Amino acid sequence: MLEARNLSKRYDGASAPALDRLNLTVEPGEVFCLLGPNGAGKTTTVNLFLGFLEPTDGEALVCGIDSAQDPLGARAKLAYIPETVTLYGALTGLENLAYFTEVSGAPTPSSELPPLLLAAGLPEEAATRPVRFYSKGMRQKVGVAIALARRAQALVLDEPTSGLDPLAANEFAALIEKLRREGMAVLMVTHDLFLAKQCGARIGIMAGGKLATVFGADDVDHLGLERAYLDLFRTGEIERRVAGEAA
Ligand SMILES: Nc1ncnc2c1ncn2[C@@H]1O[C@H](COP(=O)(O)OP(=O)(O)OP(=O)(O)O)[C@@H](O)[C@H]1O
Repeated sequence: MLEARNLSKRYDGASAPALDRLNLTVEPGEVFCLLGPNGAGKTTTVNLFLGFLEPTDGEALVCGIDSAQDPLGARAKLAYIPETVTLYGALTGLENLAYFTEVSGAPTPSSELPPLLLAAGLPEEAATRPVRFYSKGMRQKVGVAIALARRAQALVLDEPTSGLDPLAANEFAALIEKLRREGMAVLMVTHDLFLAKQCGARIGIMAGGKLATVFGADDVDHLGLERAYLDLFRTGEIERRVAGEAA
């Protein structure tokens, strides 16, 4: 489970907080998508969960562990997939998976690793090819396989499908849905409304460091979500929500 409690961050010298009293819970088996314009505070939120930043106030909890107090403990429960998964180009997919699993300290035996690459949607022959020959979508799938091998209970993603073609993005969304069904708590930052709708059980829109509103994915269709998002900003409703009590 991922939980933000009054989570706040003001960078040194900044006139306003980048994140202002965020309250958010992502339950096991739930996907929460965070949307919002550039500078809304999404990546700050991710970095606070990862323990890369210290909050000015409040807490970021991963399975009950405070990321600021015990970043290693929190990260042991948490997998992270950034916009581009960093892998060793000279190593094969399987070797990368084995390496990152070992350094994470996860007890997954090496015999269990090849099926995880398949479960992440990589073709069998890819496992033994150096990843410098992989497409971006294939690299992101290795990231998913690493999350599976680490037996992470929560997953944080920051723009994971940026630069993927629609087919690859669609496959990635299906993978996230699979992880959700297996009980993972997933927090995904994205600018892709279509992806958010596709995998988001709940969709939150941030602005000015606050969670301005939350939609249930079932409450809006794809076009409805785009319209609702644009209307929030075009009508000034977002400022009213941010100025008042946010969602
Ligand atoms: N290291 C930093 N030092 C100072 N200010 C920062 C730092 N990182 C981010 N900020 C500021 O904090 C605010 C929130 O930034 P953040 O990167 O969290 O936004 P974001 O929603 O992820 O944006 P994007 O969609 O562009 O990635 C912005 O005003 C940004 O300029």
